[in-house]
Parts: sequence; C-alpha cells; structure tokens
Amino acid sequence: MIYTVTLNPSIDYVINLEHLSTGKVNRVNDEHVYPGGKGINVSRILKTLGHDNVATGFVSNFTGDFIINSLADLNVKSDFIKLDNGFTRINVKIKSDEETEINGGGPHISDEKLGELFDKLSELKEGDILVLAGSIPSTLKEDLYEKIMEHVKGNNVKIVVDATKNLLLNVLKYNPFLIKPNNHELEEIFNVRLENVEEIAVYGRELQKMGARNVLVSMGKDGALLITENNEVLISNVPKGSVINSVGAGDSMVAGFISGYINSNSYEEALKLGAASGSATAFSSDLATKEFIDKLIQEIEVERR
Ligand SMILES: Nc1ncnc2c1ncn2[C@@H]1O[C@H](COP(=O)(O)OP(=O)(O)O)[C@@H](O)[C@H]1O
Ligand SMILES: O=P(O)(O)OC[C@H]1O[C@](O)(COP(=O)(O)O)[C@@H](O)[C@@H]1O
Repeated sequence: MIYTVTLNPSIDYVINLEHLSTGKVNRVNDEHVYPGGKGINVSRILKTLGHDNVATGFVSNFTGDFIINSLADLNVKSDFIKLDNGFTRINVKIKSDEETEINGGGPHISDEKLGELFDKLSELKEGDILVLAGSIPSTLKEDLYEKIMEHVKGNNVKIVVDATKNLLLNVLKYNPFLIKPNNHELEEIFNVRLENVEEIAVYGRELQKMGARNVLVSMGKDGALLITENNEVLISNVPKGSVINSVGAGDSMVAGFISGYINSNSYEEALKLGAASGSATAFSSDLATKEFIDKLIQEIEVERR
C-alpha cells in the first residue's frame, strides 16, 4: 500500500484577478477551493493514475472536515487524526500578473497526537511506500520527518520526501528512495545561484552523496532532472501548453514518478510519467486528469547526459 503523510494540509483558495494592488480592495474574477497540501495532492494524482493509497496526517476544525469530505468525494481513502485545537490552514493562491502564494502556519500538533500517527505508521511493512510531503506546522521541530524515518527504519519501506531545507536535509542519512527539491530549493539549500542543468546536476549529486538514493530536481517550465541511484542523469522536456495553475505541479510529478516506477521498474518511465503529470496539472485549473496526462506523455522526451 502507498501511504501519504500531510502533517499540515490546507484548503487551497485559488483566485484569479486582473491585477493585484496591495493596500487596496481587490475583486476577484473567479475563485475555487481545493483540498491541498503536498501529500494530499500526491494521493489524489496516485488515485487518478489507478493506485489505491491512504492519505493520512492531521486535520482540525471545519476546514479539516472539508479536506476529509473532498477526499471522500474523490474516492481517495483517508485516515486523518483529528486535532482539537486550531484549524486546518487556508492557503491563498493569487493568479494575477504573477503568481503570489500566502501559506498559513497550521495548527500545533501535541506529542500525544503525534504518538497516534507513529502508532499508525508502525503497521507499515515491506513493499509499502511512504510519502512525507510538505511543511510542518511552525510550532514543531524540524527533526519530525527524521523521527518518522527512524521509527519505520526496520520495516523496509520505500520513503519519498518532498520538503525543504532542514526538514529535508535531516532525513538524508536514512537514505530516502526519492527526494524532489525544485531548482530554487536546491539553490536555497546550498546558498548558490544555479544557471544551467550542469550546475543543477552538481548540487543534486551533493544531496545524493548525503544519502538520497534518487534525486529528482523539478525546474518548472524548464522540465526536470533526475539523478538515479545507478548514476545516470536523465533530463525531461516539457510538452506544449499554457499554464493555468501550477499549484500542485510538483506533487503531481512526485505521484507520476511513483506510479511510473511501480508500473515499469524503470527510472526513465518514472520520469516520463512524472513530467507528464506535472505539466498536465500546470496546464489545468485543478489537478490533472488521467486523459490529459496520457495525452501529454506522448510529447515527453528524456535525454541522457
Ligand atoms: N510552466 C510550466 N510549463 C510546463 N510544465 C511545467 C510548468 N511548471 C511545472 N511544470 C511541470 O511540473 C513539474 C514540477 O513543477 P515545479 O514548479 O518545478 O515543482 P514545484 O511545484 O514543486 O515547485 C516540472 O518539472 C514540469 O515538468
Ligand atoms: O506545506 P507547504 O510547503 O506549505 O505547501 C503547501 C502547498 O503546497 C501545495 O501542496 C502545492 O505544492 P506544489 O506546487 O509544490 O506541488 C499546495 O496544495 C499547498 O497549498
């Protein structure tokens, strides 16, 4: 079974407006709400691609109920722990001349509630895949993913981590199967400016030296670069299309990669399906549909370096 953990889910409130003027009243052209948070998006695309999976993590209050109900409507299995404090955050995504995002901090999770999650994860077994994705509430320590990995270390589970800075760096010593920073996160981690794929590959390899088995660096409109555990560097292009809402593109890429790998055991096929899923979401209002992913994968080409 595949399990995704979203410690800090969100309702994504996506609004379109001509122009954003700060310090003034702005009126939207249209507005949508989606269940969000990185693990939840991964779960949704995995289901779209035909993989049963369980979304877990923490929800709270009426916004948390929205997440649970939305996933049920989409036939995505969920097993969230309910908090009795705060509320699941609402992340505002403003589509205007440029994309602006305001992400909330999220409710505190007590040690007792964290214990409930650890108990659930104790049941994972060989062959299972665990996806740890997204930020953690700002009141928690940055060693939380590390603690989870330590907890399931003996279970022979494949672990995928999509997180930033210390949250990511701290888990590398547990040899995650896959990590997916984007190129900006890679720059931030090493405090460098990366101008081309050669430079991106150099720093991607640094993360591999620190313990990651496979490193997938997404580069938005410039595609993605994968450094495999077999020491190959694979680069994917992007298909033609117009960006509508790139929120969730990275999560869709992670889900597509997992699906492609499960189906074929090939990193090249995993990258192709990841790239098609990422772009299909970027070219859609909500997350991608299967039909759209199947269409775009015809245009994905993978180059070996
Ligand atoms: N503007 C875009 N045009 C085409 N494909 C895109 C675009 N933005 C994202 N994608 C696809 O989605 C993948 C993940 O997007 P990216 O923005 O890098 O991730 P994240 O959302 O984690 O920052 C990219 O590697 C690419 O394949
Ligand atoms: O947990 P974080 O890092 O605050 O990110 C949460 C946000 O990321 C998303 O999961 C989208 O992530 P990506 O665009 O990186 O795929 C949104 O649904 C959510 O609002």
